[in-house]
Amino acid sequence: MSLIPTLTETLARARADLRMGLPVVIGDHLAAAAETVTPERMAAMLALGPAVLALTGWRAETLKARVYDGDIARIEVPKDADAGWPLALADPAGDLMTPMKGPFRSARGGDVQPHRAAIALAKSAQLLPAMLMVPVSDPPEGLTRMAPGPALAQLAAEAAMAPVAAARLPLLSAENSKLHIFRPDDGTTEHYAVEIGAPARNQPVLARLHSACFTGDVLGSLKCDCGPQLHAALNAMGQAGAGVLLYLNQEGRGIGLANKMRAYSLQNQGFDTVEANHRLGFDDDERDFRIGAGILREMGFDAVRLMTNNPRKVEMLQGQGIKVAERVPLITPRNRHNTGYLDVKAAKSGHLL
Ligand SMILES: Nc1nc2c(ncn2[C@@H]2O[C@H](COP(=O)(O)OP(=O)(O)OP(=O)(O)O)[C@@H](O)[C@H]2O)c(=O)[nH]1
Ligand SMILES: [Zn+2]
Repeated sequence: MSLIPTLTETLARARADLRMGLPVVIGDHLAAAAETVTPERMAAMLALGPAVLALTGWRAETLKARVYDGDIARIEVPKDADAGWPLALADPAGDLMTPMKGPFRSARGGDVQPHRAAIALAKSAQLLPAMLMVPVSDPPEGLTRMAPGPALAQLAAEAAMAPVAAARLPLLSAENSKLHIFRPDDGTTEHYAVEIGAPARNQPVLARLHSACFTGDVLGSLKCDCGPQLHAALNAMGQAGAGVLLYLNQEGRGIGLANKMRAYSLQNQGFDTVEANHRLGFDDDERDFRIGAGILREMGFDAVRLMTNNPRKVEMLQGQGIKVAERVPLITPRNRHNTGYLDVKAAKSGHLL
């Protein structure tokens, strides 16, 4: 077997590079994350030629900048832009304080594949989707390199889930429980499965696909319904004597905890949960719903009684070949902090609440 990194391994390195503030080479462009690039690196990049800031259509719309390529906008970086410029465009924190950041000039024509791949990479690194990019003919040695088309295809591919370890873990809700750890083969974060009792593999298992919510699950935040849903699901499985709860590390509907806190700041300014994601440049829901199906398959389950209020989870599982024999509603009490959030989930995201 060759010792040269595969594209998957290269992408895992690239995520780490971007988080550290190091540019990567995507086709014939240098690309650095607006959120992490240092003033020195930015100056070195601008010295190479005309730079653009690649943004998503959502973020560009908030900034009132022209979008010529559907999902991607390229804003020309002024020659005298200082180090704060990319972050000010990327991060909506200051939007209300300094609403008029423009006018902006958007680049038009040419190939946007490198920009699209750069944005996909930023999202997979859970950074703000905003990338400083400059064409480069002879990139410096030592930078991580990839071709945009294959990188995009690989970032969109489904990761295989390998079981790593499992052990008995008695729970308050169910003494006879086991925790399984699954590791994706693309270098992204691990996910967990709580197996309660010994559910039969030849009939639909009571199941929950729970996306991580540090604030709700661990801290008991009143802003969402996650913590109560987690415990209600475990209790129901404990009472039934069997079930499987997947704890998927897709914090903040896939945008990561730092971005979720940015979204919460926007919500404090009056935007709802969906608007906040858009103003940050994200889609409403950035989760890869294939992960849960992959883990269920790996555990030998092909049919579930799914505890959820989210019809997309049902559709996704069925699309991935897992039969949803029944949707089991998981309604938890409202409070004055989460009632608006739940209304928005029902109105905009189709949740059955
Ligand atoms: N971006 C963002 N994420 C949030 C917000 N509030 C909660 N979340 C995240 O939303 C996700 C909720 O996950 P789930 O409860 O599994 O899924 P769901 O789509 O609500 O569907 P159900 O199965 O009905 O609960 C978690 O990843 C939370 O961290 C928010 O305001 N913004
Ligand atoms: Zn939550």
